[in-house]
Amino acid sequence: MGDGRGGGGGNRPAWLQLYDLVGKIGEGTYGLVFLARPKQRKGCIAIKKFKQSKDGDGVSPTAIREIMLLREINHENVVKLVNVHINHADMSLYLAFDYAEHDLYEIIRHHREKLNHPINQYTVKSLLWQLLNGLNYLHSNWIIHRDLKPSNILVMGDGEEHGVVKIADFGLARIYQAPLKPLFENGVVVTIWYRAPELLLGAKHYTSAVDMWAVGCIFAELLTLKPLFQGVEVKATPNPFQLDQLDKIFKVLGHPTPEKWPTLVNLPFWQTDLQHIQGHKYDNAGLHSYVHLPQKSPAYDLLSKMLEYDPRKRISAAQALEHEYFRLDPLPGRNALVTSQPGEKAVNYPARPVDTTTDFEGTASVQQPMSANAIPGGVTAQSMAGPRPGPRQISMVGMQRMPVGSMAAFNIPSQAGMNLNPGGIPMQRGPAGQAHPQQLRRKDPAMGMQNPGYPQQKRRF
Ligand SMILES: Nc1ncnc2c1ncn2[C@@H]1O[C@H](COP(=O)(O)OP(=O)(O)OP(=O)(O)O)[C@@H](O)[C@H]1O
Repeated sequence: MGDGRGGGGGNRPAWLQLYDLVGKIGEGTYGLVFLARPKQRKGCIAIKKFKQSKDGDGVSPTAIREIMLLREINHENVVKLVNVHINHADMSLYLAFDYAEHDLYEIIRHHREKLNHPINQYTVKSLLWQLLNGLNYLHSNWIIHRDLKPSNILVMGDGEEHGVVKIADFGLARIYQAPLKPLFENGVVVTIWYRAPELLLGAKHYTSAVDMWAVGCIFAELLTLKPLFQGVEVKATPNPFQLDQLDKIFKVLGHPTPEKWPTLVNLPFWQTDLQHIQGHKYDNAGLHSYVHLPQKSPAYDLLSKMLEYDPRKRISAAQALEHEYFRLDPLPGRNALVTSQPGEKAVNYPARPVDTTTDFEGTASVQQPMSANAIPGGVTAQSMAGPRPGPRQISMVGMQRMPVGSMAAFNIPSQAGMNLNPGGIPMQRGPAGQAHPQQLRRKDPAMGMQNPGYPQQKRRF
């Protein structure tokens, strides 16, 4: 097998020929994300191309082991890994996931910037319930997400699964880094706005409670359309002290105390930064005033339990699913994007912007970038998407919104490669709820509740 550079289509690795590449849909910590259409089945997939690991040693056995574990994950509210490919030429790794048209980042942004209108209660509740349902499954299988944020919570577009939430990006930190590496040494974990206080204070060990803090932040953002704790990140490694983020949290929730959070005194930054952290006392400004919820409402009760300082007292996903909030009208449903009130107009969320100028290498331009004027409606993806929070901003100039069905296949540059699933056959996955092999590694007695199913109505108001 040649390296295929400059060669014709015959030199392409078999796996590339399984897809028609539509374009780039995003870029994250781990690499680029592409939209593609498998030639042999209906629907679209998102292909995540991983950057070379820092030490340049290609795909490690550890990464392969982690991928094998991800293949077993099977739950309606967790995005499916459908294929895995490795390029021999540069040892880059490509993971193919089911494609979701929307994500919470875009849904929230659409309401804030375009509709200027809150997300309806039914949609908020359904999105939150499904997020918790997927998270409960992951936690029950000993997987902590560690990077939950609105752009990682996907929502399916038109089709049989319309409005179904899918958690994406779980387990990727463990593919990219050695498993069980202390979080402290791992520079790629949890975007700062959703980061739990124990991590901000330097905890070296994390539990599934870090994900529940992030869910609390996302719940508040769904209600108000604004990130709850928008700290300014200090960039440095390893794990810099994020004073501004803590400051934002303390201003809303008040100052944590060792009485309410006994293990606080053991956290490194609580000990070392006496002046800022222990010396400065914040008044409790009141979470309810930020999220505009009555203090006695079930929604406020659930939110404050998710934003509990002490991770050992923080509500778990399994407990949250049982909360009264989900038993009251409007009950959560499977299609979060339908209306719940007669006469209410369903929101038409925009399709994901696609940069059709980027090939699988993520560098070469396979066609002239389109100017804003050349794009129907004259809108660039930049103006549609806006900058995303977090470590990087995506340059999407020239991206356009166009129906997937109208896009032509790209002339993907040849790459020598191999396929972990050479026939492109959808992978076998274990049944939902089945014990994950990682369960053998660690035990967490708080976890393990079964998926409770959609809640039954308790009472109507
Ligand atoms: N399966 C998928 N279907 C559709 N879009 C996806 C899928 N997976 C990821 N995306 C989108 O691709 C974009 C980039 O995703 P990615 O996970 O690489 O980065 P991120 O979550 O934005 O940031 P980071 O990786 O730094 O945490 C996001 O907009 C995300 O919503």
